[in-house]
Amino acid sequence: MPLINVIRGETIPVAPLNVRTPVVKFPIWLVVVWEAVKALAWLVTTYVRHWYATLPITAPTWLYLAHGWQWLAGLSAGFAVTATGWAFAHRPSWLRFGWWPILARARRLLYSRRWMAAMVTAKLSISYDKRTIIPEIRRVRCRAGCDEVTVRMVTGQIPDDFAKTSERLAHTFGVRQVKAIPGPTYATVVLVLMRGDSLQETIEPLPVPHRPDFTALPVGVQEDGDLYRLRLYGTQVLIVGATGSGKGSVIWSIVRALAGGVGAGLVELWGLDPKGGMEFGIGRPLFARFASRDFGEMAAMIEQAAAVAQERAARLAGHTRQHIPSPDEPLIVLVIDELANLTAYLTERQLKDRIKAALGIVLTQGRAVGVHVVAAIQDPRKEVLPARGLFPTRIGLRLSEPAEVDMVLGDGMRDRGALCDRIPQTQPGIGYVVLEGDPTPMRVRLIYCDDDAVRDMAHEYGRLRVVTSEAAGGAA
Ligand SMILES: Nc1ncnc2c1ncn2[C@@H]1O[C@H](COP(=O)(O)OP(=O)(O)OP(=O)(O)O)[C@@H](O)[C@H]1O
Repeated sequence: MPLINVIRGETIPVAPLNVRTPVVKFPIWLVVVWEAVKALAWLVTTYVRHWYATLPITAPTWLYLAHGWQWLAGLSAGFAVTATGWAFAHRPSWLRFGWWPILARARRLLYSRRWMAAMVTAKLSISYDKRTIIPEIRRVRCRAGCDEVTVRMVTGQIPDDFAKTSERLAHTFGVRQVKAIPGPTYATVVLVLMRGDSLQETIEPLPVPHRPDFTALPVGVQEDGDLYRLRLYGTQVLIVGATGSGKGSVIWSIVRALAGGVGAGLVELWGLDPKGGMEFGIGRPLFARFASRDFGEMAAMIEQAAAVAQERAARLAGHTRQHIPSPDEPLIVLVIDELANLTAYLTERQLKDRIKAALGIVLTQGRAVGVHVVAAIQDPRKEVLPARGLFPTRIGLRLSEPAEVDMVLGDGMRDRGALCDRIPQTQPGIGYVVLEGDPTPMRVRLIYCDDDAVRDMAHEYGRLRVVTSEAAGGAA
């Protein structure tokens, strides 16, 4: 036992004045009246505040008592006809102003019922001064396939505390996934509870934009129902996914979004297919330059891209901060399938060093001058792709291990809901991306172009009409 107890810290000083609440005795009738007034006020407030539940009960009851069942039946029928008519006549406004607000009220009751247990078991309650304080539900909104619950956090909590327990919350509330995003004020967090799965079905190819918008290429669908638009200007794109995860479909969806530009001469696709032309051969006419077997040729192509990037950078310096593509000076996109074959698995040391050096130049200097890289890889580790950090835009498809998610999308992204390692093998083309201005990852599904769609696209937009049989690799 210690001789002296030393407790470090600041002691709250005792106030010089201590007052006690005075005890005043009231007559019993006054207490009864006061309590009755309080109960009445509580009843009225509850009735008004929960009008969506109280009104549908009291109004028909009053109608029935005052006018009989005929009136009640007439009103119910009128209500049903109006609601059905509205739903058929203008579905968006019916959903927005009719159905979803009603559903949100009902769901709020559902969430409130389980809220306390959910917060305590997820360790989101705080014990302070012998009391347990839990976050508070502020608002519930329903949207297609998901509910948004705005929560007032307990002092000291941050949105990441909720993100870390998102899987636990998903199971507690019986939904597919929960995402925690910072709320409209600093003290709030929005929990997005995903109910359905809008990405279950394969996404058909989207129409090819006549003139591509390089800041927003339509390549897939987001789980909130919006189109997923990829920004190419100012960035380099890395697609990471295990075998069969749909890396090919991401590449083809980007190529499809650029195909209009290829046809117009604004875009030049340079294809590097180290797997012998298996992936890109079928769309060969779309590629202005193509290498599939000779690694020396691939190294030379990347070096030429690096030279173009350096020449443009030197020429445009001081004139503009973003190169604008034209038929004279098109946007060059190096499309590389299985980049690891060029950076890690290549046995020829000299060739590997040349590729590494040239790729570094393209990735760092090409972004602003219209020389871009869209590359796919299976293994995101630094040993396999040392230049991983030079790809600002990364798409994470199905990955083998949880640790790979943060390697691809950034620190903490798995905690924030990017469950790439949980994507089933039966759902190729699904992945997670980090959108501009959104700290949480977005689940997306890329469009799927089958062989016929690629062939048609190559036929319509490909500029290379005469193809040698070796280079064509099966092109129509
Ligand atoms: N977006 C998608 N939607 C639906 N199905 C898809 C999609 N993408 C790919 N698939 C299916 O998954 C299969 C594998 O896709 P893909 O070849 O693109 O994967 P990958 O990651 O490139 O594989 P690998 O690493 O072996 O080349 C395809 O044959 C196709 O049937």
